[in-house]
Amino acid sequence: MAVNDVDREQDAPAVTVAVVYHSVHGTTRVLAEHLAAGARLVPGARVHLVEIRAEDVTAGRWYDAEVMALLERSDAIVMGCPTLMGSVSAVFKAFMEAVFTPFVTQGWKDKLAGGFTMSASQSGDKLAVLQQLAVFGAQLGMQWIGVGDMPGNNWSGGTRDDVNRLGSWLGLMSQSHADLGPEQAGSRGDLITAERYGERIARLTQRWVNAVPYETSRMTEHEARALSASLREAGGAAALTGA
Ligand SMILES: Cc1cc2nc3c(=O)[nH]c(=O)nc-3n(C[C@H](O)[C@H](O)[C@H](O)COP(=O)(O)O)c2cc1C
Repeated sequence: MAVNDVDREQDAPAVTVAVVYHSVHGTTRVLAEHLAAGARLVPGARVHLVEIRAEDVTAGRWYDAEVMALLERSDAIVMGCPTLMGSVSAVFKAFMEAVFTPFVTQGWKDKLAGGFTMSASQSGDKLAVLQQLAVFGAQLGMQWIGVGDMPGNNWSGGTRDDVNRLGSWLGLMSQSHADLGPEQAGSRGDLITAERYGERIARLTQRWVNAVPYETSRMTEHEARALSASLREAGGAAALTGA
């Protein structure tokens, strides 16, 4: 295993990671689920998948006391929504505006943060959404974690199955064809990247909260291509090592 010593990890203390997302048609939900699955690979990580629902928005204001209490006790909060009109979705923005109380109390200061977004176009202005999420985290005094994987699909042999095939580092980007449902969400490469990002965030949370040793996993471009090729063969979370 490229990151940390497995035996030492058996006694890993608990950390809480919340994956908070909004999804209209279900594709972003699939991304959130894979991110959570990656985080769950880390010993001691308690991972919560939290949906921000349109029905909890009244007159433009989102409110759910239970969700806010869960986020208050989370060590890391990973946020995601679809890119709609080049922006975070309206429902997720309503959630962001409801985080005003933690803003004024600095209640989320020094929690770890990350972000992800789904859209139909290859670009689709997804970067604007990740920037919105990162600025939101910064306003709350959170510590932002980027993707940390080499770009996939940058060369002639590249495919949609490659890790980080859209080449995004600020946060996770995924793309779903607009005529397909959640069962075809993203690409295999996007889902593997989501798992790797979730694992990376949970490991860094362990290091941040409990000083659990963390060995940075580094890859040359050549190694990254080999990883993508091997994942094409083996696939999925079982093939994860070293987020
Ligand atoms: C109102 C609306 C606006 C959209 N705007 C964008 C956009 O700016 N860029 C893009 O690439 N896709 C855009 N899309 C496509 C969605 O991002 C895409 O269908 C995504 O998979 C939806 O996520 P969900 O299944 O989690 O709801 C838009 C879709 C809708 C309905």
